[in-house]
Amino acid sequence: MKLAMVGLGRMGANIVRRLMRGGHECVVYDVNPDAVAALVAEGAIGATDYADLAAKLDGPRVVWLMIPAGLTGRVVDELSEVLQPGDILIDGGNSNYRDDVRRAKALREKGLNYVDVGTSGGVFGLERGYCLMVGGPDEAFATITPILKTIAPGAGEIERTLGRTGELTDEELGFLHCGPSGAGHFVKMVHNGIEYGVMAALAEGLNLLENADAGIREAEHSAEVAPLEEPEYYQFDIDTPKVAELWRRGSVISSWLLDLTAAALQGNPTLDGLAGRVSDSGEGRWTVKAAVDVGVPVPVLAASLFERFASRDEDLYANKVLSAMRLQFGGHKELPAGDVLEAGGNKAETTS
Ligand SMILES: NC(=O)c1ccc[n+]([C@@H]2O[C@H](COP(=O)([O-])OP(=O)(O)OC[C@H]3O[C@@H](n4cnc5c(N)ncnc54)[C@H](O)[C@@H]3O)[C@@H](O)[C@H]2O)c1
Ligand SMILES: O=C(O)[C@H](O)[C@@H](O)[C@H](O)[C@H](O)COP(=O)(O)O
Repeated sequence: MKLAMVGLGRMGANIVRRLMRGGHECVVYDVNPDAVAALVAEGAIGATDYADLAAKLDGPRVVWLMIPAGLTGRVVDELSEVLQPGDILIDGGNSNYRDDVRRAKALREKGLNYVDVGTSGGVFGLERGYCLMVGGPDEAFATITPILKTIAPGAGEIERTLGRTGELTDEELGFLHCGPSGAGHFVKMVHNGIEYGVMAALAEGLNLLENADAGIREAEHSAEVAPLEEPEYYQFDIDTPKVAELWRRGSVISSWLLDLTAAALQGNPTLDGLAGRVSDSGEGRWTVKAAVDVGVPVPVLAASLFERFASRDEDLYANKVLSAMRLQFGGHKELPAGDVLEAGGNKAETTS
């Protein structure tokens, strides 16, 4: 098939490469001309603007957006000016499913088909393939199925689920028509909410391992911190990177996220250069909001989202209020500034 890709960053460029490897013809556009030139050198057809891009496609045109979600609305509006009724606009970025519902309706009035494709796989997708969660009209899904098949991982070496027989289904190949407009990004949103929870669980567990030597460091305890009651049970100087590697092999919690964690710890066992201020780009917030809207409990996902906020000191004022209250009712002191509890340690100054 011939299609266009708008946005040739970490995701878009590799999706184009995977498509070209699969025999598809790609017209490419990015506001950064160097990104366009790099893919033209690899066989793509470069476009200089949206009108040029539309002119280089045959109808019904298929255009895939892989740009930061905050820019999608403007780009969809601009592209809709150069597309024709029957054309298909795909948003593969991490957009809020609510925007899809609204955009699909507005584009339908112009005769344009809008398809939301939640795309998972990150920078490894070129080789591993991308997991694709699709929302939109049936006919548009059918038209773009050949490109979804190429971008998706395929059956690969994953063992077939017990009880599944016959021809391989779409979901077994790594893509799924989840429902009407918005359904694809809704599924991707929940996927990312789960991603936060799994990541937080691994991070918390590894942190506990890092602190299993608290009994050895007991002498460093501050008078302001409750003493360790049974230091003899916390005498383990565990090699956390080795445990992460170990758990990849046959353990119940083996997973791709654990593989990536082990790789990170192998390359940088002390995690130098990371401040521990964890960003979020919105998916976790939308997941919690949707759960509140429909009255479904997601305590683990919510806690992992709030942990990210706390990691960026968004809890600082609350913690100051806590210290102020302790000082008020008991004259209790807090740990002196700059003498924080460090990973793998309970370092603290003695206060009077
Ligand atoms: N990086 C990931 O692991 C990942 C995974 C899944 C989904 N996503 C989503 O995919 C989208 C793209 O992510 P990315 O990591 O490739 O981002 P990126 O920042 O690496 O690339 C974005 C590209 O879009 C281009 N761009 C910006 N405005 C443009 C415009 N108006 N017209 C054309 N090009 C424009 C930029 O120049 C850049 O090359 C985002 O919505 C992101 O949330 C990212
Ligand atoms: O499935 C994926 O490939 C990832 O989830 C991907 O979409 C991206 O890396 C996250 O959106 C980062 O999200 P945060 O910035 O919110 O952690």
